[in-house]
Amino acid sequence: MAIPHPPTPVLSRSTGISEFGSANIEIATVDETAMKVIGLMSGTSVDGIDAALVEITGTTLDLRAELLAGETYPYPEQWRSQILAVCGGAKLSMLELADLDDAIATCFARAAMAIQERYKTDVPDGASATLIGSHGQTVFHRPTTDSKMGYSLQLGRGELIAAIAQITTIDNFRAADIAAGGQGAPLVPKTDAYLLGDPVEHRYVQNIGGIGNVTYLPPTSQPDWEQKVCGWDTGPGNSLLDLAVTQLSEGKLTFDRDGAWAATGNVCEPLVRQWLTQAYFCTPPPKSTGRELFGAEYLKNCLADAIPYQLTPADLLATLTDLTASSIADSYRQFLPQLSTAANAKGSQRVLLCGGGSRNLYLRQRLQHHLPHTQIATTDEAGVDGDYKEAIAFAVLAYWRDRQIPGNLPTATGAKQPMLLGDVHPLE
Ligand SMILES: Nc1ncnc2c1ncn2[C@@H]1O[C@H](COP(=O)(O)OP(=O)(O)OP(=O)(O)O)[C@@H](O)[C@H]1O
Ligand SMILES: CC(=O)N[C@H]1[C@@H]2OC[C@@H](O2)[C@@H](O)[C@@H]1O[C@H](C)C(=O)O
Repeated sequence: MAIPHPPTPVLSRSTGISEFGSANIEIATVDETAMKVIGLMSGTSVDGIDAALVEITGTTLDLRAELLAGETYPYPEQWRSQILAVCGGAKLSMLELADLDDAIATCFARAAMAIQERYKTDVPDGASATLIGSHGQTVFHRPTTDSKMGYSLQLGRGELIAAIAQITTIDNFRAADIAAGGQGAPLVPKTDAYLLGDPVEHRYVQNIGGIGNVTYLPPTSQPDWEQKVCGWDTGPGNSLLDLAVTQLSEGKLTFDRDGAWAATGNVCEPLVRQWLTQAYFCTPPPKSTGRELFGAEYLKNCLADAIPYQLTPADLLATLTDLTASSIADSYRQFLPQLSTAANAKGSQRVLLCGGGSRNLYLRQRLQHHLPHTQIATTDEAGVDGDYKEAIAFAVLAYWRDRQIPGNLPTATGAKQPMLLGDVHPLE
């Protein structure tokens, strides 16, 4: 992994020999910042809770986050379908809301205890995590506009997670950024900057979950590189594709594994061009979105637009896959003048994919087609496990909160200032 700064050892022992060569002085330096933190995240696909037990050292430029154990714990089906229904606009009574909130918190707490247990089985004398950073489950996200403060609701209250897991828990990470005028999302750009920056490459860290989001990282050798880091939600990741696959397969499939189905179709380019004129894609950052926009209703409109073209199911999936790929590439071209289209630029600019969509081979092909002068790789190839990158980020955000270090990046969220993110729920 190319990190701009040397690793900070948790415990380093150095033997100093005096200039006369006789004295053997043992100096032990302990990194006081080392801490084990559990990060918990469930994203817009609602496919389960990602739990990452991470050892963190350093603060920002010297930040290190080593994944000690990572696992995804699926939601019990009853809760998954209720969450998806709520995300889709189903009405809930306040009592039902409270019960759902507690059910999610209980699942998150169990995930934290399970990952702790797994780590202890692998490393019996390893110290336990002392902090949880829990993103919770987004069930509603209304982006900030010029006239209205944003509203972002994550269920799975931290006080219940702390009580069940018996570990101090930090939650509600988006609220402080929204209070400062930001979108409350994306929040990963600052952790991406310190974990994935490279001295020579321009990097585009692209998550393709239900929704897509990018963090742009200039080479860390450039003066003021930190000020040039930015990010935004690029639009749909897999959300429309998953809905279409479920519909076209009459519920037999929930996603297009490896993009195999779409790969048998053809992209309807005029349709993609038409869809790209939608307001979200043309809006400059800072911007954020969710299933509220790129959900069932949006797909219904896409299907209506497709009628004149008489597409086969495979063509439709190829076209929706291309919408994800071309909306990503298009947003780089529109909003990142740093993106070079020179034929010889390929060695110096790299997209690092993460999230489930990085496994969709057809989607990767389409992205390469739209970004011919950019290398396409995964964050794993740069040292950060793409399946757990978001969970790791929330562990780091909790660690920063604990150390009074702001977690948001105003250039990504549009907040007026860097803010301490998260509500702390200590043990009683
Ligand atoms: N092998 C695969 N081939 C194609 N697509 C895949 C594959 N594995 C996972 N996916 C896609 O990835 C999605 C899940 O991605 P991920 O878990 O990163 O989303 P998320 O974290 O819930 O979303 P977000 O990042 O928006 O919060 C699945 O719904 C599916 O569409
Ligand atoms: C409101 C919300 O949950 N947003 C998610 C979602 O999933 C991807 C994208 O949209 C991103 O903006 C964000 O999550 C990541 C972890 C973030 O805040 O950086």
